[in-house]
Amino acid sequence: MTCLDPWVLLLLLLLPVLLLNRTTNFYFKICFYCVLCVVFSVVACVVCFLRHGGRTVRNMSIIKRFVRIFKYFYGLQLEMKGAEKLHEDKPCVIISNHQSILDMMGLMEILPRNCIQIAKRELLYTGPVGLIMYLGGVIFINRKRTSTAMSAMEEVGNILVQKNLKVWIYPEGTRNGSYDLLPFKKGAFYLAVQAQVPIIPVVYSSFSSFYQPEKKIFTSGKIKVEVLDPIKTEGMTVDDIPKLLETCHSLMRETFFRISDKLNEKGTNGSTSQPVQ
Ligand SMILES: CCCCCCCC/C=C\CCCCCCCC(=O)SCCNC(=O)CCNC(=O)[C@H](O)C(C)(C)COP(=O)(O)OP(=O)(O)OC[C@H]1O[C@@H](n2cnc3c(N)ncnc32)[C@H](O)[C@@H]1OP(=O)(O)O
Ligand SMILES: CCCCCCCC/C=C\CCCCCCCC(=O)OC[C@@H](O)COP(=O)(O)O
Repeated sequence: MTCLDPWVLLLLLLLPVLLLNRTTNFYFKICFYCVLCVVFSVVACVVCFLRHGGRTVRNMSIIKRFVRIFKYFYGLQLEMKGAEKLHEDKPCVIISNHQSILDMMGLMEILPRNCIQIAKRELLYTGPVGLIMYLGGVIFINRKRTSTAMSAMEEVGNILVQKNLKVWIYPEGTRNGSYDLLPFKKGAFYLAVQAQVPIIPVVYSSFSSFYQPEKKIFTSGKIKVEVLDPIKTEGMTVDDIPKLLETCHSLMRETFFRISDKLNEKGTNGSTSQPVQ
């Protein structure tokens, strides 16, 4: 043990220097985020097992309590608007923009009760993080096999109304840190029309005012979250899906530009998405 002491001392001396340097500070914060996810997942897994004995959406209330602590480590403020629209005790499909792994903080801040999420299958294999997602009732889809992904989502559609569930989907289908929304995938809209439940769009402002991975910037900051009005799908058929998708996309895009930090307004002229400069 004693032979390690000079190294520990050196690390302690270097720590302030590492934290003051923008690049090392960035990597430190990202690594720390992963460490938090893993450590909290281990603890949360134990709590979930003891409380509910296995996989259930009710475990999300436990997971939420843990993830909600993260923002204090990062000096992040979340400003909510219209959150009450999510808490109506009715099934619905919630769609939101997906910028980064940091989204988990924003998700857990506003996640209503009885709300399952759709995630890519690869996340199941991230050790304790995968296990906590599994225990929380997350539905994993294989994006490489559209037909199996579609049938997994169809099953969700079958139980949504019956079990009075909500489902949270990132319709961009992948993380997108550019200053625009990607075109939407269609699964969420098929699901809402199939189950004849409303779609509630949720928009998170651009993280680029405090988080720019390309420039290794990660400071404290504010995330604005706006929950838009529910969009009814009653009476709609598969033929109405393209228009429904377009309506949701343009509403969310308008909101994204309105609530995002104007200082970083790149690519807002209606053209294709551009990376944050
Ligand atoms: C305690 C501490 C803990 C710390 C740790 C935190 C733990 C937190 C715990 C828990 C939080 C969990 C949160 C997880 C978050 C994860 C985020 C992600 O993983 S995002 C990636 C996955 N999400 C998606 O991909 C979106 C859903 N995707 C879709 O809906 C797609 O539409 C999909 C996969 C079904 C198909 O995708 P396609 O890439 O093939 O593209 P398309 O254009 O949508 O569809 C192709 C064709 O199929 C038809 N189609 C699609 N869906 C259909 C359907 N249901 N029925 C019939 N046709 C359908 C379409 O009409 C289209 O056909 P035509 O080209 O128009 O002819
Ligand atoms: C035994 C294996 C151990 C592996 C340990 C890995 C530890 C991982 C630790 C922390 C990761 C925190 C992940 C939090 C959840 C993030 C959800 C997320 O944002 O997933 C990305 C997904 O939306 C889209 O993925 P792509 O942009 O398409 O790619």
